[in-house]
Amino acid sequence: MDITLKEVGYSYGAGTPFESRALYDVNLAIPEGGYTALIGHTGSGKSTVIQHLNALLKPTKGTVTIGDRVINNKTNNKNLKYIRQKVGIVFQFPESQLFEETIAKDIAFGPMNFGASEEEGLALAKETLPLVGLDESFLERSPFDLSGGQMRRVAIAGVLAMKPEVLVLDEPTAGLDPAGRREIMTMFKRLHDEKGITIVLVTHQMDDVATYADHVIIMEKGTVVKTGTPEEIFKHAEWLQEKQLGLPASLQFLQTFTQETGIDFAEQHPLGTSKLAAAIIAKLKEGGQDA
Ligand SMILES: Nc1ncnc2c1ncn2[C@@H]1O[C@H](COP(=O)(O)OP(=O)(O)OP(=O)(O)O)[C@@H](O)[C@H]1O
Repeated sequence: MDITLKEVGYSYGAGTPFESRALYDVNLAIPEGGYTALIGHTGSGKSTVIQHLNALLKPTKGTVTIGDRVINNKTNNKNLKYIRQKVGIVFQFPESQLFEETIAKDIAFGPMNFGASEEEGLALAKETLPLVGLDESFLERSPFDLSGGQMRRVAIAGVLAMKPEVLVLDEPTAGLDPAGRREIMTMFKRLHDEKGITIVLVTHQMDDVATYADHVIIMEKGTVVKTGTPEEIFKHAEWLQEKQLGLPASLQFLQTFTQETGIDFAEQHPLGTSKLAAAIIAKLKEGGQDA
């Protein structure tokens, strides 16, 4: 399902003395089947935007369209169950929300909360665990006996067990070592490629943007300031540097890429953007980064 935000404004504590405006006239589109990266500095509004993608927050102003459902500030909470199931959010450090005595029960918690029987919930846990690279032997173990990376996988499995069509990831690799980060990012790439899950990735890692995303949205001070494919965005290397959006590794990569291939990102390339993107990804793979 496509998701669009039209003229969305959001204020925390609207109508109270503590009212604080977080979003101003946000217009953006998350295409079905795409891999969208949402980037921007701390406080630019990324977390506030992603909570609109499954109506955890309702816009103070404007509309959010999720598939065929339209959400505005008058939408009744009763209509939101369908959306919450279709759009799953993996929040930062999701392992902090594990609480059941077994991994099976933890994964089954979401589906059961949405009406699945215990038996159905446990069957879903069994079915989902391999998607995060853990085998059935983990089902009856305590989530608290696992490593940090494994706990994160279990928490992600809890979201996947709801069979979402859209998966929203808020800095999913924060706090993991480089190997753990690569494993988790490769896992999401597989879910995207093999299950057709639409991905929205909030990240500060520009290399992940270059490697995985096909659409980029940049936020600043509560609004969207640029959108495009990674190669369109990277063409504005100086602008990105000026905004201190954490380019270095990617910029270095692009410079090397230009030197080696003669393809100049500052110019429109006759190959067209998709072939150029494929070339970028192939190059990143050569450099030892999983795509
Ligand atoms: N619960 C809240 N109550 C009041 N203000 C909030 C709340 N959550 C966020 N804000 C404010 O809204 C603005 C946008 O914050 P948001 O968390 O969406 O940004 P972000 O880009 O996700 O930042 P980060 O990268 O740190 O997660 C900030 O000014 C922030 O202080």
